[in-house]
Amino acid sequence: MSKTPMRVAVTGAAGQIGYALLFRIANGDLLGKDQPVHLNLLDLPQALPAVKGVVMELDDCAFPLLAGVTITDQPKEAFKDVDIAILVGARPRSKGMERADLLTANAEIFTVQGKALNESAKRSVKVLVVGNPANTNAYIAMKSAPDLPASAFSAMLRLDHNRALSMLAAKAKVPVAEIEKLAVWGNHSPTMYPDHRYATVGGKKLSELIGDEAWIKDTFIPDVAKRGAAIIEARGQSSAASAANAAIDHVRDWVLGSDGKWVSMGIPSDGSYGVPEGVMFGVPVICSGGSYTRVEGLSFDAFSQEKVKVTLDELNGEREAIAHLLA
Ligand SMILES: NC(=O)c1ccc[n+]([C@@H]2O[C@H](COP(=O)([O-])OP(=O)(O)OC[C@H]3O[C@@H](n4cnc5c(N)ncnc54)[C@H](O)[C@@H]3O)[C@@H](O)[C@H]2O)c1
Ligand SMILES: O=C(O)C[C@H](O)C(=O)O
Repeated sequence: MSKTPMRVAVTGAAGQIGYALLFRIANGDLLGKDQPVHLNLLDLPQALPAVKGVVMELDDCAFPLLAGVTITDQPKEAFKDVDIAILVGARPRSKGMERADLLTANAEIFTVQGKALNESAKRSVKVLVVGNPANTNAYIAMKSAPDLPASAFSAMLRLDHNRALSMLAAKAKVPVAEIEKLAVWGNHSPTMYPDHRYATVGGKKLSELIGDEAWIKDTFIPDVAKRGAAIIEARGQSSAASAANAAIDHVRDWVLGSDGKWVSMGIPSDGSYGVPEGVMFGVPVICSGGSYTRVEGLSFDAFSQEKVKVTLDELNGEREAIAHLLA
């Protein structure tokens, strides 16, 4: 007998990440090849004709796992009884736009959506915020949903994690899949800290395989940090297929487990690593049985301590900038 469909809400369904994401969810990449899904698609009223066009294409794929689709411009309807909510819809950064402008433009969206999740989502919902500034948007949604557990809310650092994996694998000339114990700390922004210090390949230290600490500091860390901007510069639009792929990786591992591997998620801090409780901070986690466990007990040298401080300072600044909106 086939399983009961799980409900997955995707906001910003008419956008470019939505277009790269929905077909993969309907194909079973998110929740498994035996798990039917019902998609709840939210976008702004003016974008609903485009969402309908995307749904025509979903229909034309005849996905066996796609049990149904709901299209709406009402957050409460979009989040009704959902198991998963992937919050993509936001104003994307265009060439030259500052993150501070993004903060204000997006804060209101995530207050409304947090409240709607609080009212209508399943109590076991898992929420991933992709729309930028992702960490602070996730923080706002979490604070706007007091009846849901804080651990239901997360922000996407997985694209940074995947970018870092790919660059390290190329440098060390090893397959991506063989790298373990990579961490990305902090904010999904150029201040994030991709941390290779604990990474291993087949039990050997990756830093010894690479043997080039100057490359790590002068090339790897800045290149991961600036990758989003480099893609905007090259494409004239922010990353879409790789962002959708990272969203799939994040939620799939959260629901189905990461197989003992470290993955990076933005999650509300429990106060460890000197990050104040509640701050939505990228940390390494291991996922199993439908929940995540923070990797604990890692130590920091002076360089890595400073990197974590810079990204935390930025997040604290973002929190202060939107504090009045949560009052
Ligand atoms: N966290 C990450 O790693 C990461 C990576 C890439 C992009 N992003 C961010 O993802 C977001 C979406 O990017 P995109 O390229 O798909 O943008 P896009 O402009 O192509 O699509 C955004 C969609 O969201 C919709 N939207 C806007 N406000 C909405 C609201 N209040 N409710 C529902 N829908 C709404 C728009 O109508 C549009 O259809 C941007 O904020 C972008 O910066 C994050
Ligand atoms: O949309 C952006 O600002 C860039 C995006 O977050 C990315 O990392 O590709």
